[in-house]
Amino acid sequence: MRLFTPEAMREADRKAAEMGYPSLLLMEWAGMKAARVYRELFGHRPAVVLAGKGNNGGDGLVLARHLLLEGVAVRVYAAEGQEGDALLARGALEAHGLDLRPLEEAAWGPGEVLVDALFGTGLRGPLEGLYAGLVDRVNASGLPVLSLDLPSGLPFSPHVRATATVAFAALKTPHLLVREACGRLFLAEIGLPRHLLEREDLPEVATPEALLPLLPRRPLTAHKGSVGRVGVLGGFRGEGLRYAGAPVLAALGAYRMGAGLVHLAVPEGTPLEPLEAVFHPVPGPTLPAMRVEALAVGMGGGPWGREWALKALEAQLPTVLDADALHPEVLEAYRRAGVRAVLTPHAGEAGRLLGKSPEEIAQDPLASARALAEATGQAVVLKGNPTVVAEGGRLSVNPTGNPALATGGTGDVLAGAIAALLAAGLAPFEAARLGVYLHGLAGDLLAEEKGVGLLAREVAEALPRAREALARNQAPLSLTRM
Ligand SMILES: NC(=O)C1=CN([C@@H]2O[C@H](COP(=O)(O)OP(=O)(O)OC[C@H]3O[C@@H](n4cnc5c(N)ncnc54)[C@H](O)[C@@H]3O)[C@@H](O)[C@H]2O)[C@H](O)CC1
Ligand SMILES: [K+]
Repeated sequence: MRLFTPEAMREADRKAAEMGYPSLLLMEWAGMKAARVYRELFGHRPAVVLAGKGNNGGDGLVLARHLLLEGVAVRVYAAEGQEGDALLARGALEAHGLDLRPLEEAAWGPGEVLVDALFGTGLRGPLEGLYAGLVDRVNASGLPVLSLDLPSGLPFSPHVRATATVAFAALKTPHLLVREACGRLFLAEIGLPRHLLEREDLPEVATPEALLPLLPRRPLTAHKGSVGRVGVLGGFRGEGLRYAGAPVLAALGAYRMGAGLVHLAVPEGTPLEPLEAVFHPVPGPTLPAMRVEALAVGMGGGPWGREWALKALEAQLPTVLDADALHPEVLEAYRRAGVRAVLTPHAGEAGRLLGKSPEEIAQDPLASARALAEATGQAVVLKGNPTVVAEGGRLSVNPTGNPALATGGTGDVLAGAIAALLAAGLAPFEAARLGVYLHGLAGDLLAEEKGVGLLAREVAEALPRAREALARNQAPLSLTRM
């Protein structure tokens, strides 16, 4: 599934019209599907529809007509000046005897549900005046809000903060980049010819359907040497500092993702954990002899991180470079040696590598991940909300994960988990996408149970459950299709 920009979506609508598909049909389906979501979420609660003058408003007028026919009390406040399909939708609604009131008079009360059909993909800049005021009032109302296509105002501020959003035809960038504004996400098919949605030039959304086939299968004859062995090089002692936990968490991430064996190279004197690992206590950043298929390097490595990554190069194995291994000299050396790596920076680390501030990186995570992948020739996992995976011309946006994952050590678990998938034979881009998805899903399953206050090791422990949920096709979709 592709992630559309608002422009790409409008282009698809236009092409459908050129091919003879009546745009009024799209609007009818959009409004009808949105009415279905409304009824599913809110039953017969009275609706207050706020309709702009464009086609997003038109969708709202269609929804109002369907709700009316289903016996839901509806009040509509609409902007003046509809044209084209939206004008037809207005006429169809008025034919049912409903009087539209001016948007300036918009008012609501307890027990009502607001339908936000002010603006969709046609918004050109931040809302001001009447509309900005209306959005503020909607957000302050305390009432449930159903946004049609996009919470109005996105991608700018102010914007509506919706309880639920029905996206039409495809997800658009703001749905994943400003996910918290959308509430529960629904994706409604509105009849657009399928081929118009197959745009290989657009970023992918990491959906369960796309990831399921990547999940390594375990044959009955499997043994610990056949399902992928991982070497973890990390930790650091010195200047009174110890980072003993990071490599342990990476080892747990690798085991819980299904690694057969994890070798752990750590500074002499660090506690030997987890018990299941094979230990290589080392006096300094060296590459001990170990039979593994992939490496994870840099977790808690401090000043050892860079050297450790350079030593690891000798193994010529696919390698996850995390945290302290993310150094320009390291990346240049890997590129020259032609060794495939997955880089797992957060915005701060990516910013250091690209000469930008963390804020600039987070502003456009898609472009940032792509730029780092291009500059290094490697697969990049840019961690954040959302996490973006990039390699070559490919981009994938991850829909799982939640703020409960923002806690020390979850990144180490992720690095180990991705290394396990590399060791199982997945290509870097696929290992990164699947690892990020399952790690986020593990966090979602845990957050549902426990809320905030997770420990990174619990995220590792939940990885098998996330894997099972995906394998059984029960990954709770953060997205409901209509
Ligand atoms: N995806 C589909 O196939 C379909 C989508 N539909 C819906 O149509 C909207 C897009 O409609 P469009 O008319 O292009 O734009 P909007 O309704 O979002 O708004 C346009 C309206 O707003 C004015 N405007 C633009 N910027 C501003 C601003 N900053 N302040 C004030 N006013 C502004 C502009 O001049 C226009 O008048 C899409 O999201 C779907 O909901 C179809 O109904 C079905 C097919
Ligand atoms: K809207």
